[in-house]
Amino acid sequence: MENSQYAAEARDMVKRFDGKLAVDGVSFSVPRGSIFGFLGPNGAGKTTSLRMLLGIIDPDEGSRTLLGADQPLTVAHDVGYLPEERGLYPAMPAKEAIAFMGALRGLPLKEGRARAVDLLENAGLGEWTDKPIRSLSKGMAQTVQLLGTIVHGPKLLILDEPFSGLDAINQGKLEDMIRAQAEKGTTVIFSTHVIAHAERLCEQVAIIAKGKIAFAGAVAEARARLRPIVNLRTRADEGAWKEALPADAKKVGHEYHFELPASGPEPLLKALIDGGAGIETLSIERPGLHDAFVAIAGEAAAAEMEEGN
Ligand SMILES: Nc1ncnc2c1ncn2[C@@H]1O[C@H](COP(=O)(O)OP(=O)(O)OP(=O)(O)O)[C@@H](O)[C@H]1O
Repeated sequence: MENSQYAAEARDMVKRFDGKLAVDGVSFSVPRGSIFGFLGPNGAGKTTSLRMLLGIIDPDEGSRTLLGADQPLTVAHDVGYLPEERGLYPAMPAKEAIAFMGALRGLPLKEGRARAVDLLENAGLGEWTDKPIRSLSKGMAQTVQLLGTIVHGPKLLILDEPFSGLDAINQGKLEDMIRAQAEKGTTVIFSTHVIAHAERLCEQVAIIAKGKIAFAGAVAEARARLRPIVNLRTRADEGAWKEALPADAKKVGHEYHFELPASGPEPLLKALIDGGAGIETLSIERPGLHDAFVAIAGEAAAAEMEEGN
């Protein structure tokens, strides 16, 4: 099964804690080589789903495959995992911490140390190679932990809320690192409650809310569920052109906002011109992932997503 086209597949996974449903029939497929975003507010069931994929816990019902294997732990050497709870041994030098994490995934320590030196150098942390973790800033320590998840050259990288706790500069560096991994052919799954990260990085997403998948598939497909939005400002106040606007068009100041009618932009433009609207400004915007998220998971889940980083 090693040649499965999916790096990870979840089928109807269910998990209860003390009788309470945490994950309620979750299914999604992660194509090999993709960057896959797992989006949802806090408590939605992201961590529990990722732990089940990894084989840290078993689903009560349903199944999963990781790199084609039914028993995820049998492919642990090909997987890298950044848990939500971060932590390294404070007294360990940065290089040793990375080599140690690699060793846990089967990489000989000597090779791990050599790779760690290069990885730290490339991450701009060359001077910290032999410094103990406790002397690093929180952001640097998190970078070291990330390097420890890739040092053994995994085929699949699973990162649980990797952007949390990083400042904007380090978030940008992490995005670059994720892209670099994907370019090498590594599949990357990351969870987030910040839509913008997924929007910039992913072609594929799963949206989870209250333990259920609200959407799984291509970002483009999520967006395509929404019509483009028209923003229109006219010189004329009244006229035959107004008949071309949908009944639910919103007027804010001198501007109208409405969904592009199903007939598309041409009939609308023609009606505006023939009807003497006097177009002052006009834009037609494709909805972003955020709008799609609101439409799919609801306002309440979207509002929770915006909190914190
Ligand atoms: N070991 C556990 N024992 C009891 N309840 C748990 C356990 N792990 C998770 N839960 C509960 O399951 C639900 C889903 O939690 P989970 O951590 O998977 O969500 P999440 O989307 O990753 O959110 P967060 O980012 O806040 O961790 C929550 O209600 C949580 O309290």
